[in-house]
Amino acid sequence: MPARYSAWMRPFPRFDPSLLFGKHLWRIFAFAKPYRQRIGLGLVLNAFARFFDLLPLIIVGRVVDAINAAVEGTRAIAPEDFLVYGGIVLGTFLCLALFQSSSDYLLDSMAQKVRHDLRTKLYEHLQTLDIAFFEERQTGDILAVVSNDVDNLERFFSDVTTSMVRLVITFVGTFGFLFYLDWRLALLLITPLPFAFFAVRFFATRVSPQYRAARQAVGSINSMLENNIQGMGVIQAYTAESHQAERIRGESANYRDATINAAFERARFVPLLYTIAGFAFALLIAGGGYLTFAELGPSIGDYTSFILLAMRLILPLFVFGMLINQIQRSEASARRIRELLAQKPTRDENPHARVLQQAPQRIEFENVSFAYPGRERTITNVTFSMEPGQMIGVVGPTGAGKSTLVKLLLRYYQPDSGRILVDSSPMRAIDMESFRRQVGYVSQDAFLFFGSVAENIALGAPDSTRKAIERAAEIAGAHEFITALPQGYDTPVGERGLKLSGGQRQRISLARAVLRDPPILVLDEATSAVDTRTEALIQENLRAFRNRRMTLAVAHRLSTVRASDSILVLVDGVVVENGDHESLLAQNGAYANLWAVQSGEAVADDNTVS
Ligand SMILES: Nc1ncnc2c1ncn2[C@@H]1O[C@H](COP(=O)(O)OP(=O)(O)OP(=O)(O)O)[C@@H](O)[C@H]1O
Repeated sequence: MPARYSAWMRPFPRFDPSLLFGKHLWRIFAFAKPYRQRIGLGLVLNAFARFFDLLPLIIVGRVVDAINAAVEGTRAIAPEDFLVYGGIVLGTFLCLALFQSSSDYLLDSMAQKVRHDLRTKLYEHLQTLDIAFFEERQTGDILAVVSNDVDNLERFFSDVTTSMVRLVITFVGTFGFLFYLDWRLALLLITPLPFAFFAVRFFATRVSPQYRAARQAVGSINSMLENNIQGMGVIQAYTAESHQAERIRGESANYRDATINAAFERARFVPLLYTIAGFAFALLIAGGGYLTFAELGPSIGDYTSFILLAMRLILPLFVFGMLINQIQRSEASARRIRELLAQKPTRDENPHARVLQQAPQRIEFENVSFAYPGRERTITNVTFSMEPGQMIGVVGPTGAGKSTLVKLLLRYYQPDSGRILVDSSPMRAIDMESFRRQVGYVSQDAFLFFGSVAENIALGAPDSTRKAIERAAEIAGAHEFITALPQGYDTPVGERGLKLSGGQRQRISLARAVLRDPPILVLDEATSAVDTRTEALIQENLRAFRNRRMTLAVAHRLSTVRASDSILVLVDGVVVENGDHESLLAQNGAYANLWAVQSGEAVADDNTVS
């Protein structure tokens, strides 16, 4: 096709709603799609409400004309007529109340539903992300998106959309009627309005970066507050209050400044709108007054209705200003929500991954090396294997890479080179969830969730009977202290519940892993916070439990892993020694040295305990 025709053939450019709402906000509308019918009905009812909202203003004009006619003697008016007018106005108000409240309810409930969907979708999405994402991002920042930004959008859907609809209907309805009453007056009123649109556009481009900055500042201040509140004990112990207050002040000031900048833009915008509205009104009063007086146009009643309706138009103009403001704010929130939703797990999911149907019989680390993104190598050429009934201990100085080894096994991260094999298949060829279902993991921080002790133990096996939960707690050496708690297994724990000691929390975590009855047990400093005697008891209980399982146990305390079939001594990510306790002692190397030091400590420890 010749080039000069192709321009004609191009489809007419479609209206792009993202110009009005912003790219991100417009995409978020997808979340409202399931509630199309509710929205449609809400809009129709709103249109009815607007009709009954404006009707009394027109009736006022009729009354004025009727009185005027009676005064001039051109038409008689009976006293009952006023009752009729009053009755009609009352009727319109009742209709307005009915339509408005039903419309508000429909659109409000839609906004609540969208908020619920958005929040749960975000949370579920968060659960799919790599641990690396949570290790790199501030919790408070993520929280600000899932909480504040989602709330912002709820306000957008409930307030902004309803106000927008109200505004458009009032605007179109009123102008339509004004044109019908007297097109010249309507034209007078409409002339200055294009200026208002330019003002709004100018404002929108100026204020949106300010809101974006404000949303970011909310995330930072939330992160810092959360962090400091959690560490309040440390702050007070180090009398760091004034320094920390200064940091909070600085972060809060960033937020304050961003919002003040936005307020400044708003403050420049509102007088502009007032001026434009003033011109419109002045033209109407002067022009309309003259036309009515000179009997060149509307009746006095129509002129009255005209002014009342025009006043109704001025208000939406300001509402529009406010709406643009809120839309910009919501756009910043929508952007952050979409950025979070756009985060994809970095682990490469294999669509042909094999689902593990039964307990693995062998796990091998084959020359595994790994570095955290942007960091130096943490693990270098680590090789070992585990089979059911075997326990592999991992010891080494702090920062040697012991927990990293666990993270690689749990597939939080992928090795950079080398392979992890499960029953001779590369880990990547195995469905991740099915692999994790085989694992009972006790992490270093022994995390407890909101809920009872029993619920915490049953995290990985929620359908367990109370008996099974108690049995697991017994193996983990936790039953005794749990029964001594105020409500036993039903005692609430977690952040808002009862405070437990580090050792107690560890034992609950261990019970959680035991209850899962996992073929693979991964213990990362699982008993580091309990005293050596209690630990010995737990080890004794675990011995039978470990029988048919493979266990990977990380510990600083060598007595914890003494019974291992093989102990890896990790130094700077390299396995420097490998063997069982006796053979490592015989080697007289790093392990033997550590043992000499720690067994001396253990004797001293025992003496103080007894
Ligand atoms: N998420 C991470 N991102 C970047 N570097 C990390 C991350 N986690 C750990 N590291 C670094 O990797 C190294 C090994 O850490 P790792 O937690 O595996 O050591 P560890 O032997 O378990 O130490 P500890 O005995 O103190 O628990 C450390 O230098 C640590 O700073």
